[in-house]
Amino acid sequence: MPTLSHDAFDLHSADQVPDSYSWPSSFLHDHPSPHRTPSTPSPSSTFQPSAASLVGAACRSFGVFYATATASPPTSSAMSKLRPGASSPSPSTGNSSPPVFPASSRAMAGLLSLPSSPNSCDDEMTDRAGLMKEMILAVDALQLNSYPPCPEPEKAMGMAPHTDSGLLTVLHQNGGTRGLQILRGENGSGPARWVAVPPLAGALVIHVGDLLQILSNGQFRSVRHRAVVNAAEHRISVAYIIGPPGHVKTN
Ligand SMILES: O=C(O)CCC(=O)C(=O)O
Ligand SMILES: [Fe+2]
Repeated sequence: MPTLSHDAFDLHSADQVPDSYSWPSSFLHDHPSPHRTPSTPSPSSTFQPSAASLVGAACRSFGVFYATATASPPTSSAMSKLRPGASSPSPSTGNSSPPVFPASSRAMAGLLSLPSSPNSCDDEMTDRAGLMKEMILAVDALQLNSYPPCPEPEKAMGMAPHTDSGLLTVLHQNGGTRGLQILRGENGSGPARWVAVPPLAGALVIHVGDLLQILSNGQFRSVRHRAVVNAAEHRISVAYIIGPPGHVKTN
């Protein structure tokens, strides 16, 4: 039976980050200070009839959006409390946080039907939507991520920048501690910058994965993201990864 090494680095008692764990400062710009997210999405009285198209637009612009269990998106005043500039659930190209949508079956069905355009080949799109539904029924995995407080967060990285390889990732950020950031502007839409995706009470974060980017002919973005650490709070996130079985080949 394998035994744990007593030489392993003890994250809980360390008072500094060893050089071997340090990241170059160029990776760590824009480091947020930890703070708890005060806002709770409050239901809006107006139903968004075009939730599916808004979700599609969010997947094209951000590659990520919030899904709430409420019947409708939060009001713009709840969004504006999230962070300055995040005043609307509509996708935008600015620095704002990803938009928030109700996780209605209509919105998710819209996402899985893929965006349509006058030039798109209906048969092919229908085939692809069918394939994705098959895949979604096929495989999923749960990944637990634990980020203990770090004595020198400006030197360390919780999870390195990456894109998710599956179709969709559904992320739960435990508690109110920030850490998740997405890279905006990577596709030339502006200067590249890391934008916080803070936990929003009652909402899950949905990421487009590499496979959905491929299956949508690049219309949906598998956005690069990372998790930063902080000195004060232990952060936990749970990623529910939806993807195809190992034998599926994508081309
Ligand atoms: O902890 C986070 O917020 C990010 C987790 C993540 O990106 C992942 O599990 O793929
Ligand atoms: Fe990820």
